[in-house]
Amino acid sequence: MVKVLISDKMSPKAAEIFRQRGIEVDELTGMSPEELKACIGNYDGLAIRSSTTATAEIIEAATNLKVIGRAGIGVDNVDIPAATAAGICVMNTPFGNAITTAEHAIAMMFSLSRHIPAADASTQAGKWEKSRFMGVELYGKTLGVIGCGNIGSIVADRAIGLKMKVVAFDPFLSPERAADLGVEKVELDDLFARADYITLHTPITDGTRNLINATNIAKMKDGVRIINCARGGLVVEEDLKAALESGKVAGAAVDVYSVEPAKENVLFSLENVVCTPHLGASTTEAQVNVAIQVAEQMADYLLVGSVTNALNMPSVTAEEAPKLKPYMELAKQLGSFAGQVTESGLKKVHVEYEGQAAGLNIKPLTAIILQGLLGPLMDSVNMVNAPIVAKERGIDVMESISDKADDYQTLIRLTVTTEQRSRDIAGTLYGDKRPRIVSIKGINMEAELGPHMLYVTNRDKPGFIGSLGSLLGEAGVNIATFHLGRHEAQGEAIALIEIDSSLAEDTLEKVRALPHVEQVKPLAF
Ligand SMILES: NC(=O)C1=CN([C@@H]2O[C@H](COP(=O)(O)OP(=O)(O)OC[C@H]3O[C@@H](n4cnc5c(N)ncnc54)[C@H](O)[C@@H]3O)[C@@H](O)[C@H]2O)C=CC1
Ligand SMILES: O=C(O)CCC(=O)C(=O)O
Repeated sequence: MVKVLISDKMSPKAAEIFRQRGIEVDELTGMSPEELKACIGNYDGLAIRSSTTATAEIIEAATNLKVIGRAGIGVDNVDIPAATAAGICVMNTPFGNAITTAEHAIAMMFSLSRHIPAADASTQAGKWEKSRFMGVELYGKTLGVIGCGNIGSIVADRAIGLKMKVVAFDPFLSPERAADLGVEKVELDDLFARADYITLHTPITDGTRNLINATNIAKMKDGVRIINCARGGLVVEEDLKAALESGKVAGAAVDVYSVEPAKENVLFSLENVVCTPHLGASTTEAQVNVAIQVAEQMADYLLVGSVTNALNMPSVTAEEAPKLKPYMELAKQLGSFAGQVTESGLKKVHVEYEGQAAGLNIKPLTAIILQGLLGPLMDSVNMVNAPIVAKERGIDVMESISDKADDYQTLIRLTVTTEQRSRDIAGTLYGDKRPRIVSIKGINMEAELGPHMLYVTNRDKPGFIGSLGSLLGEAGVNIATFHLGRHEAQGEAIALIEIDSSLAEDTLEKVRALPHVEQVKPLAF
């Protein structure tokens, strides 16, 4: 039975959905990394929020794991290269908590402007300090949004509703999108020079880490206010502290920290700082959204093979999955066939999708061809890591599509170029949706592949079929199907034979010794 571990606090909806889909669930929150490492080998799926860190060490111990689902957006707590190398699909829920997080950023901006947290504490302490908490209006102020994706654009929309002027820096924001949003797209230094408030909404990457540092703070307006509801690592906290103390920065609202959980932090206890404990996504609505989404996505992947919101593999919708299924089988067979007969270094792989196959989502098909192709050459290769493995090995992968498939309604042709030669193999599906190999090295045939196959190339000479049949019969090997093809009479020929059991090495040697035989390969599918 498929088993999933939920290792962070999550809406009960997630476990409910897993169980409804027939998946066994354990909810073990608050585990130490050692405890997680000890049990992760039992699970096919791991559902997390931000408390669990899926390190390379945990992933190495996750010998059965197929998917890590992040109920949220940021995946900086998952070692994606390690997961990819291990063939584990990593998915997130990119929209479920975006509104909630944007609302938190707006709430933080109000809190800063009107000193709400400090005024609340003072008032409840009976101090009535009306003059201490003089605020500033948001109306007419300029908000600088750094990172104008899902959350940043919702923040911009809400800020425009508050009659703020919004300028945005985001290298991937198109002028058309900026115009639609009603924001002015600017360069970063321009944003620093003009913004009264700066709000951060980028992921943490090499390009964004430590973005708010002493040098950049110096470029900002005196009295600027900074809101960070994205990731702690975007800010050099010591530099921000110094700027808050000098008055250069009038206030900061911080939801996320360089180290979490932030039991202590240099920004704590400063008068003009508002802090929350990574609450950006913490609303009932958002948590239900992300829990439902992550459980549905993970269950679909584990049970149906559909892929939604994956960060390290191509998407396959639930509607596409059943349509793709027989093609996946065909693609895997083609890749595996080519992989098993390839004896020298792979250089180039060209996959041509013809006829109906050209209309499909071909990315997962190419990925599974690569899995089949590389599988016989290396361990632990699957659809997730095969494209990366191919790239790392310098294998040039090309795809092409064509509406026409000559004699077939649908066809996939795989051409593999090695250091020594090019070889192609093509297959189709008929009405029964069972994969058929229809051509090998340009030689037409029609073969279904079984678990044990024998691939023989030979010169087309009289008596060959009889002597091969007798030899196999004498060895007690039953022939299930026998397919033949040749270029021309007496020319190069291929025999593809399905046998009921694998061949012993000495029988193989005898087949190789038959007259006119050029190559003999036992193949397993
Ligand atoms: N506090 C919290 O609880 C939450 C925090 N987050 C954080 O918010 C971040 C943003 O989330 P979304 O808006 O959904 O992501 P998104 O991917 O939709 O948007 C991020 C934007 O940042 C832009 N970007 C990338 N590099 C940049 C750079 N160097 N400078 C400027 N812009 C850059 C991208 O082009 C993209 O438009 C997440 O990565 C996550 O870390 C998300 C949800 C909750
Ligand atoms: O799950 C949470 O509370 C944090 C959400 C978050 O940071 C994210 O979705 O990136």
